[in-house]
Amino acid sequence: MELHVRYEGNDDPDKCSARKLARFDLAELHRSTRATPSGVVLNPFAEQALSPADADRKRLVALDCSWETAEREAFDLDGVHRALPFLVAANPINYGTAFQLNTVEAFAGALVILGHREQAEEILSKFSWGHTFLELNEEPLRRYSECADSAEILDVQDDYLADE
Ligand SMILES: C[S@@+](CC[C@H](N)C(=O)[O-])C[C@H]1O[C@@H](n2cnc3c(N)ncnc32)[C@H](O)[C@@H]1O
Repeated sequence: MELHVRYEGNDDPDKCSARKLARFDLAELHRSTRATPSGVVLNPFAEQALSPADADRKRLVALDCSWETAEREAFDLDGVHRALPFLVAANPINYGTAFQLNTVEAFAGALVILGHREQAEEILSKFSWGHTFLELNEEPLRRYSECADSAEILDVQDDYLADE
């Protein structure tokens, strides 16, 4: 699966997970919306949840920016927009926070749901805490990857939201 990032560059560059992925040639950064190819846009405001029904797509696109500027209008990117279901961040900045993943976690969660677990492990391997993301989310990720469509994903997600 190709990984593309609309890179805003308004977050701390030393802590930016997208820049690190690009340094290892694991993702491509794009400095403008026009230059960003169309794909499955990982958008927390999207109406539809990502599900294995999206597995025929070839590209994932994330928007790497500060959470302070990640409002609905910032995601004006070409493609089909999908939100990730309940998953918990493992990165040191937002550890334990549900839904607010950093870029590598969002890609990794999407890759597992779409059946590309090895690629998810490869991108997370570049981060000391990376494997913790898969450990923390092991059960929901397995259950999401067994769903047929986004309606089933939302049913599974309800089990975790009830515990919040
Ligand atoms: C706001 S940026 C923050 C990136 C951070 N600066 C870093 O170093 O990785 C994280 C991006 O991951 C994707 N993302 C995170 N949580 C998501 C969710 N719950 N649903 C869909 N996409 C999500 C979105 O593309 C979002 O813009």
